[in-house]
Amino acid sequence: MTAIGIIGAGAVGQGVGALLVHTDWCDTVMVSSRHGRSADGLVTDLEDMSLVSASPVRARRVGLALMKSCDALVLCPRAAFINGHATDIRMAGLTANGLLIRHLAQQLAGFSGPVVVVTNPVDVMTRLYAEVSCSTRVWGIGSSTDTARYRLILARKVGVPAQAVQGHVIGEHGDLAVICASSTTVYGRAVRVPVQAIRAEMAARPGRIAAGIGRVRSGPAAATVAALALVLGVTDGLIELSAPGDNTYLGMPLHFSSGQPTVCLPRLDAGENRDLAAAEVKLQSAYHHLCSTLKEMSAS
Ligand SMILES: NC(=O)c1ccc[n+]([C@@H]2O[C@H](COP(=O)([O-])OP(=O)(O)OC[C@H]3O[C@@H](n4cnc5c(N)ncnc54)[C@H](O)[C@@H]3O)[C@@H](O)[C@H]2O)c1
Repeated sequence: MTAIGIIGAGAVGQGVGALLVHTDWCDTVMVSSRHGRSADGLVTDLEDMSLVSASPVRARRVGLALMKSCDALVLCPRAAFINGHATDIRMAGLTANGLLIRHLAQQLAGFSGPVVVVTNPVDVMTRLYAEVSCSTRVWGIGSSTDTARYRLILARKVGVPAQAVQGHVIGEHGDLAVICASSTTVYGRAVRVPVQAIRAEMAARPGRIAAGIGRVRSGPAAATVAALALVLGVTDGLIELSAPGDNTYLGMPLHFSSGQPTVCLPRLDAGENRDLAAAEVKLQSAYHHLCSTLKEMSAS
């Protein structure tokens, strides 16, 4: 059986914990947070859930050192900062979350199991964690939720179930997400995709969730648990995750078989190729900017 470590007991960590209690492949959820109080709260809540639902999954609060005994880790902490961005909202946490993720990567270096990063800006944080910890099994959550939103919005526009839509959103989990419209199909047939209208609706959804219930939680939590099952080899299948590309980490479809990923980039038209290249340049530049900021902060 399998122990999963959750670092960060906020909205996403709570959602991941609740879903793990209902899996048939996880037996222990270990929780650590900045304040022991929130980790204690989540563990107590998960204990109640396990008992009520007759789940054998046990929850424990642990320190960072014990996290290394887990089979896989989920990183979903968020540093305290005020997000003043009207656009590129996820990039607002670059430095504050960068400091936090670098610290975790230093503390957890040597952990050889898979790590799923959720903290935003997720493509940059995934790369930072991988490079500082020297771990090669690090993936970021973002593009799979974007893809689910894309399929849902397009399905509603065309009047079909979301399962009839096949298509991907790749690149940045952010303003430069690439909608792979040219390879999208509905019931196996090419379809005209109103890209701008869909992009606007995709961008509006997180704000609507936050305005209604405070924080975005269930979608990314489900994507995280689906990713854990794939990276641990519990199931085989396809998922869009942030992973190393030629120059930086960015979202792409990966097919996992026995825990081993293969990149399955869809056919892109010229415009989509340009958009993907732009996302890559942006993420690379954000990463370099973050590294020099962190270096300056360490020197002063
Ligand atoms: N990639 C995605 O698709 C996606 C989706 C939703 C949220 N997010 C991101 O995930 C992160 C978490 O979101 P949330 O809504 O759960 O935040 P939240 O504010 O609800 O919770 C954050 C938690 O992190 C904890 N924390 C802070 N510093 C820590 C540390 N050093 N070690 C351990 N825990 C620490 C806090 O105590 C808190 O419990 C954010 O960066 C958010 O932007 C990403």
